[in-house]
Amino acid sequence: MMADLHECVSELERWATGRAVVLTGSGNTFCSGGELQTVQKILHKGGDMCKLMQFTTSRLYSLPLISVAAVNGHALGGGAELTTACDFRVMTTKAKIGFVQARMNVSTGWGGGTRLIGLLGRTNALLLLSSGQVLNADQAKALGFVNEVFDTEDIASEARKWINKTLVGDFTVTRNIKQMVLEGANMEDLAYTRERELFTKLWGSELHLKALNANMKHK
Ligand SMILES: CC[C@H](C(=O)O)C(=O)SCCNC(=O)CCNC(=O)[C@H](O)C(C)(C)COP(=O)(O)OP(=O)(O)OC[C@H]1O[C@@H](n2cnc3c(N)ncnc32)[C@H](O)[C@@H]1OP(=O)(O)O
Repeated sequence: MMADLHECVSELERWATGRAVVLTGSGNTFCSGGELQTVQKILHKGGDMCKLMQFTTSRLYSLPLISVAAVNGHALGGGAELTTACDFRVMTTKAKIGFVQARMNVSTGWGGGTRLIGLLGRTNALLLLSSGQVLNADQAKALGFVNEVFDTEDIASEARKWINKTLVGDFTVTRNIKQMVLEGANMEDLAYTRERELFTKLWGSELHLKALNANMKHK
């Protein structure tokens, strides 16, 4: 699966006229995480596995397309991480999503923990990751983790319909917007630096001192 996903992402990167992509699972599972038998065999290679999956999932996350995870069944562990590498998530009423890594006495490694903080904020991310809670559709929707819930056996086609009715404009516009949002999100480091610089300009200035000396009360 890891190698196949890597190949698919490479193909999508070459798709110059694409607008959107839907990621779903086969049968009644979206992705139940690391294959437990394989995990036993690569216990000394956790870092290598993470490197590969972080590389693949961050490329998926950065595609110039709108990506939707159509969660058709369980998305557990690495499977839950995979859903965070998409721009949007939709799920069936019966599907379940759980960052169950802590139950296995590990933490996230495929980049999903970092992306979850961006998606839900620090408090909710910490709660989900440290509790290993498995969310049903209502809970995932209430948290804002999924965008839509559909009562269907064919979530991939619901996802396609949802994309088609949601996205407007030419495909070049969608790709431009995605690029802008990606670059905007990457500006966070720069924003911190600018915030510090701007603060320093005022800190200790005449105006600041005047306010301090006035012994203001903020009632
Ligand atoms: C960074 C990644 C991280 C890590 O690996 O460290 C993780 O991903 S941690 C999370 C690892 N995944 C799990 O712990 C999931 C374990 N599986 C389950 O909880 C259930 O199987 C479930 C909920 C996915 C499906 O339950 P259901 O009752 O519907 O079916 P079965 O349990 O009978 O499962 C069918 C069949 O699939 C096999 N299976 C399911 N998940 C895995 C897996 N992760 N690795 C290997 N095999 C898996 C299960 O053993 C059954 O096989 P069978 O031969 O039919 O008995």
